[in-house]
Amino acid sequence: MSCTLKNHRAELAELLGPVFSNLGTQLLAVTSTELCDRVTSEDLFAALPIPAFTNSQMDGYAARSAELASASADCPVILPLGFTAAAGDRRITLLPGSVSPVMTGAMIPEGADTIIPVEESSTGSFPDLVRAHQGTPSGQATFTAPSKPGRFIREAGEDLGAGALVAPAGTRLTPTMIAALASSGLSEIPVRRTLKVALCTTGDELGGPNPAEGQIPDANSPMLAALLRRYGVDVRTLQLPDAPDRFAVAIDQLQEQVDLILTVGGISAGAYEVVRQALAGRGGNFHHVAIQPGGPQGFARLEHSVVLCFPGNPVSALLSVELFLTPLLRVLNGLPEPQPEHYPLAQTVSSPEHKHQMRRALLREGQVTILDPGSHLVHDLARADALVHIPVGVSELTAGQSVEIWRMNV
Ligand SMILES: Nc1nc2c(c(=O)[nH]1)N[C@H]1C(S)=C(S)[C@@H](COP(=O)(O)OP(=O)(O)OC[C@H]3O[C@@H](n4cnc5c(N)ncnc54)[C@H](O)[C@@H]3O)O[C@H]1N2
Ligand code: MOO
Repeated sequence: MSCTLKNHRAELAELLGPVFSNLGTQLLAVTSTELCDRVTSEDLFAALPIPAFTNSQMDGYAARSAELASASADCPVILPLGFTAAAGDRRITLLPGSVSPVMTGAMIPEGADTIIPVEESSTGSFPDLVRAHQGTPSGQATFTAPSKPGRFIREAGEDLGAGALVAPAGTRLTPTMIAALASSGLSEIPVRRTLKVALCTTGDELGGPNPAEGQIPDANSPMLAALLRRYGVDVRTLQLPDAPDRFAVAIDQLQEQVDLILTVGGISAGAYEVVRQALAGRGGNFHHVAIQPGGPQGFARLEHSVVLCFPGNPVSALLSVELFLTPLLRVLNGLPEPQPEHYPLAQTVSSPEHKHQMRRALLREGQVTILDPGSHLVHDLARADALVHIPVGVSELTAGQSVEIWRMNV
């Protein structure tokens, strides 16, 4: 049975919808290094305002602006020093007719309404200072200009008020959003649980890095595991036996352990298509999608999990994951869809009219050069800059014609 790209996409989206929506949540400490790129599962409201209290933006002197209103170079205002407030100190009181040295981040003393940076005082630096409970303050400071009310004062809650929404449910946590959550007094953050995936390769031809005759290194496991990690997937790679009955036992065990099983290879027209054979009695649904590469596709809905079956050629496997799975993972992770760009073709290319083709390409000096279509060319895949989609119904694109490209390998 043949199927359109659109229909197969819709089918997989429907299959994965419940898997993603039933993931559940977990709590992570706001200090956890696991938090970045996770997605919030609830609306999060500020326990504290940001800033948490009204504080000084400068190292300087806290004063009453009215007491400096007449200050000038010719007629300086000289005021005695009160206690000093450092960042982290409790709030002190500014006695009338005095100034209090304050450091950046310190609470604004009760009664003060302006900050004069220390370099604006006539000496330009602080004299010996005394903090509360350290003795009796002495010394004085001289000012030669007024300072407006509110100057260099950071108001409590001017960034975000207590009780305000910090991040709605579904927010992907960036380093800066983590700072906002921490600053708003939240210590435990509810996030969606990570998607657990078993990535299963198949084929007796898969050997290690020094393969025996007839064998090749496994390219799909490390490639797809790396890609899925980029989407925050908790991925486990396995090479399943190339025998349908043992493969089926392994799948039955895996479905209890993960949310989603991906298989790669073993689904086309050969005599030894282990995935197709093993899933035949388990609701396996295999068909040809009108795309190239990536034509052979399949899936199965098991009792406890879902299996997506991708073709084994590395280019086909990668593009299948990019077409059918990563768009859904982007939605799950609150990531934007990549946007296409437009560039002229360097050469004329033909395409099978009844298939949606995805061609790898180089983007050089503002032109797109289409690469060989072979779905086994792993190194060509690695050097490609872009993917050009040639839709069904188009049999030729001519040199100079503008095409839509999606960046790849970024
Ligand atoms: N008679 C037909 N033959 C094939 C058809 C077809 O329609 N009729 N489709 C071709 C297309 S298109 C593709 S794509 C492949 C898909 O085959 P399978 O999904 O069954 O995959 P395998 O046969 O297992 O492997 C295909 C190819 O990829 C290599 N491979 C597999 N796994 C890995 C891996 N982990 N790392 C690196 N390379 C891997 C494998 O050795 C094969 O060369 O079928 C075509 N045939
Ligand atoms: O469609 Mo296969 O996926 O070309 O190599």
